[in-house]
This record gives sequence, C-alpha cells and structure tokens, in this order.
Amino acid sequence: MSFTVNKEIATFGGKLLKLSHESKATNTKMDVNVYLPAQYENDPSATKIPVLLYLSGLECTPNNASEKAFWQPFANKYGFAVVFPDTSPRGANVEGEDETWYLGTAASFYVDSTTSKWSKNYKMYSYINDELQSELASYLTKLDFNNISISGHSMGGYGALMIFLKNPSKYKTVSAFSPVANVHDNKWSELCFANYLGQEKSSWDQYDILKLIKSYNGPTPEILIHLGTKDPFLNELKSKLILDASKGTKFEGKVDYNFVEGYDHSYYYVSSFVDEHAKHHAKYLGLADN
Ligand SMILES: N[C@@H](CCC(=O)N[C@@H](CS)C(=O)NCC(=O)O)C(=O)O
Repeated sequence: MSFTVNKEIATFGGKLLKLSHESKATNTKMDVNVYLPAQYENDPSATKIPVLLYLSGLECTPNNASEKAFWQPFANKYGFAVVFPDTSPRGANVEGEDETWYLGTAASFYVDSTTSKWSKNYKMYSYINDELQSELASYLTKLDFNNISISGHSMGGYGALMIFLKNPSKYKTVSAFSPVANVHDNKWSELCFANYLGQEKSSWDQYDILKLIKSYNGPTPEILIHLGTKDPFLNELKSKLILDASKGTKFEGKVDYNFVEGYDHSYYYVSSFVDEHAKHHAKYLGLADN
C-alpha cells in the first residue's frame, strides 16, 4: 500500500506533501500532510529525521494546521518533520456522520470504536498510533519513526496526551494546546464516546487522560500545555484538570501548564506558542540542549 502525492508545495525552504492513502484501519481513503524540513533534501547526511505528530481539533482537515500553525520555520531550525493526519475518516456513510460538527466527520476523538454502527471505520487510535506511522516509515525512509513525539490542539491536544499516556516509551514527549481534559464531562466527547464506545461509561475510562496519568508507568518527560484566558470553550476544555490530576503521580511537577492572558482558541493563538512547543519537542527528540 502506498501514497498518492496530491500536491507538493515549497514552503519555508522545506516541502509540504499533501498525500492520501487507503487505510485498512478505517476502510476509507485518508488524507495526510507531511512537512519535510529543509534538511530532508539539502543535507545528504540527514537520514534519520525525527518526527512530530500533530493532531488537529474538531472540524479540521490536515490543511488547517499546515496553513496556519507555522511549524515550518521551527521544524527547519531543529530538523524534524511534522505529520498532520486527518481528524477522522471521511465519507464512511455512517448515519449521523455529517449532522453535527462534533460527531462523525472531523470528530473522531482518536479512539477505536467498538459499536456496530461506527467500528468499521472509526478506528483512529489504531490508524494514528500504528498504521499511519508504519506506512509513512516505508514511504519516507529518511524519517525516523523510532524518534517521535506528539502534540495537538483541542480534541487533538486531548488525543496527543491520550496516545502518549497509553504508550509509555513510544513517544519522547507530548505537548498540547487547549486540550479537552475530562472526556466524562465535555459535551463533544460525551456525544462521541456514547456513539463510538457505547453508553456504558466505564468503557470510556481506557481513553480518560485523567485516569491514564494516574496509572502511567514509564519515562516522565515534561508535558507542555497552553490555554488562552479568552478561549470561548474554557468550560468545555477544563485543561487545568490535567495539572491537578498529575499531583501525587510520576508527573507531579512535570506538567508545565500556561494559562496565557488574552489568547483565544484560534490558530492566531496556537501559532503564537508553536515556537515554545517546537523547542520542547526538539529537546526530547535530541535536537536541542534545553
Ligand atoms: N464550530 C465551532 C468551532 C470549532 C473550532 O474552534 N474548531 C477548532 C478546533 S477545536 C479549529 O481548529 N477550527 C479550525 C480552524 O480554526 O482553522 C463553533 O461553532 O464554535
């Protein structure tokens, strides 16, 4: 199985590839964008380029962050690639998939569905954590998927933390912009989880980051989190609960939580802090000292 290159775009001295491929996990065609830093073509010795996975939020395609987060100059500065996956399968023809902006299309919450209605397609946890990485590793052989970290925004900030915490040692570190903290108390995740995992709420716990952080046993890099004081979704996100849940765990003192004055939920805000997040990832990917 390989990728179709839909577009190759020169940007910031590197190259953005807009790819698509057939996914076995979702049984659909999936789009994914990959930013190859300048080193990818210009430096023949760069054969093990670390990878940052960036998971977007509700309503996004791979293009939103590719166009508006401005990871590119920092990916070049440190020398990592950025993978921008899609936020759900598309066109799976599941009833209700396109009726609400926080269910179905662009609202996978990055879990593996177990319900008869959704489980044929909504397997985004397996897609992101396994299939996409192994497919890209054989397609873009200069990328080093053994040196990888993960970040995301909103639903994707939650997804990044959840995937990091469920896979100790796999990701070198994690960061999140405005993550959804409590999937049991958020109107978007509650609708999605009831659909994808069923009404029995104990089955949601395996994806509950406030629980996962307590049972986690593995390396404990710092976790970097930002949230804007003017975010219109503060009451849904409750990102500070992640800092609170870290108390008494291996992550106590390791959650760098920043409630930043005046910023909202948009990519004007995300892009304002991408430099700090890039530096954080570069440190744990072995690309910078501090
Ligand atoms: N549709 C929502 C907003 C959804 C939203 O803000 N989505 C965020 C992620 S949670 C996003 O990144 N949107 C796309 C963009 O800003 O490019 C509303 O009506 O308020």
